[in-house]
Amino acid sequence: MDLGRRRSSTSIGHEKCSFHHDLELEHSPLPREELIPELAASYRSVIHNLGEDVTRQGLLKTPERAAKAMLFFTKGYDQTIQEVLNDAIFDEDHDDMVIVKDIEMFSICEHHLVPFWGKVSVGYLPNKRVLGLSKVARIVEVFSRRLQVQERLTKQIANAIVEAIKPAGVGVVVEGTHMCMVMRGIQKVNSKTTTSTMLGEFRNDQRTREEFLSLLK
Ligand SMILES: Nc1nc2c(ncn2[C@@H]2O[C@H](COP(=O)(O)OP(=O)(O)OP(=O)(O)O)[C@@H](O)[C@H]2O)c(=O)[nH]1
Ligand SMILES: [Zn+2]
Repeated sequence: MDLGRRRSSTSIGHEKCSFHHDLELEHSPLPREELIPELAASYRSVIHNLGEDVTRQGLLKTPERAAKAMLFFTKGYDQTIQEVLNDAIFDEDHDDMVIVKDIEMFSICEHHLVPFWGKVSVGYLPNKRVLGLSKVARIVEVFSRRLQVQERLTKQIANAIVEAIKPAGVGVVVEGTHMCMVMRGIQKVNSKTTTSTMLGEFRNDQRTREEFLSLLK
């Protein structure tokens, strides 16, 4: 079975990250809190360039607050899958589908630096090994807390599960609302974007895929 072949409901012609890169994103050379002063200076400049008075009382601490907030929104850069899994991979003779659904997700659109959020559902067919259940949500956190596009986020989650437990198949469905489409631009308040990645039996076997999708309803 070729888990490397991917089926995705949206076509992506410009995938830049190799799987290895997905799991081993280079860390910033400094501990993240040491980035606060420079990030705060950048935010001070942004506020100033918006025509605001950076010395007025309400804005005095804003650059530093914004820097800390952005570091939180992107804390996934500081984590690796190996760390968050913490060896919570268990030998288990269970070969029926495992689904963790409606995992909340908050991310930052890499095109506009505004949030997108929604929910992630993950299913897999174990192959002698299962993941600690919370670890599925932790994998979602690692990849969503970065500058992202929804399609890449979806693939990275699926690939990480393949790498971790080599299951017979994985399906990931992400439903997202993008503030760049709500609060600006086309301003479509109710639009939602659904992306999916199906690997292994979820890709090759229609009944497996249908079972997964029907259990998500
Ligand atoms: N495929 C994909 N596109 C995204 C995502 N987030 C934002 N975008 C899109 O990125 C595109 C950027 O298009 P540009 O024309 O360069 O930027 P823009 O002028 O701000 O585009 P508009 O949003 O149409 O006003 C827009 O179509 C966004 O909707 C995402 O997660 N996936
Ligand atoms: Zn955007």
